[in-house]
Amino acid sequence: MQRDAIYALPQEQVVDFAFNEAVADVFPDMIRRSVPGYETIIGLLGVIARRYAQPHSRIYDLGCSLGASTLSMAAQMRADDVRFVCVDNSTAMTRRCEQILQRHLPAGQFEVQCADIEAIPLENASVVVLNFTLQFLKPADRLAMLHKIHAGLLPGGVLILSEKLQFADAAEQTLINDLHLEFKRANGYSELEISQKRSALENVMIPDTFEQHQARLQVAGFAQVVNWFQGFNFASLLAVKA
Ligand SMILES: Nc1ncnc2c1ncn2[C@@H]1O[C@H](C[S@+](CC[C@H]([NH3+])C(=O)[O-])CC(=O)[O-])[C@@H](O)[C@H]1O
Ligand SMILES: O=C(O)C(=O)Cc1ccccc1
Repeated sequence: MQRDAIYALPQEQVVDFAFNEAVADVFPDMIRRSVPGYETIIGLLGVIARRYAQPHSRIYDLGCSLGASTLSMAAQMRADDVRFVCVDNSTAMTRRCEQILQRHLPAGQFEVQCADIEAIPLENASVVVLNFTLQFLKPADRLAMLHKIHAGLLPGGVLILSEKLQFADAAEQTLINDLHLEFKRANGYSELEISQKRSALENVMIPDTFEQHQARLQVAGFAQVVNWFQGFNFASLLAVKA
């Protein structure tokens, strides 16, 4: 695995974060060292998919990056005739994702699409995964995305939504954010790397509070919303369609 050193050297001007070739090359290392609980979430969302997958349905992995969620779900799948639809709008990610999935899954069991998840049709879905992807959509576009997912899900289908959280209470925000910074330091990131990446993400990744997610999922039509995992400010929600 290639080590993430993208923000290791001082940059005159830190440009907005993009999922380009350089990021794709180091992505597994970057996300593991940046997101507390990432590997646990990947493993457990496979268990959730195993529970909710319906035969002859589709499983969507939206913002799939290198396909980690799909690999976990496929390895634990029991339902017959399930097709994985993996979508990402970064060609650097989808080219690598296609190669990785080819090595692990039968050709007929998956497709990888390079597209904006806001533009693709969604149908016959039993499970939809948004693993740290919704936070990259413009806030004004997020409700429409959830409406589309709800409409494309079968009765009893689920959305697994993982996100970085923000906290309405200033003291809680400071405390939890400090713990996330400590996690990054513990994983070998320097103060320079941490601060340059924070600038790069500032206009690109805009987190919501748990309450905003819960309210929005309810407006989109989901009957039940449960926070099933949290590591500091990184959480995963399960939203069930009645
Ligand atoms: N509008 C969009 N349309 C399609 N893709 C998008 C869009 N916006 C962002 N992306 C894609 O969403 C992914 C977010 S990373 C997901 C990790 C993965 N789920 C994992 O479980 O390993 C999370 C992170 O890096 O924090 C990137 O690959 C973007 O190209
Ligand atoms: O690095 C961070 O601070 C994050 O919030 C998570 C992240 C992980 C990988 C790419 C972009 C953002």
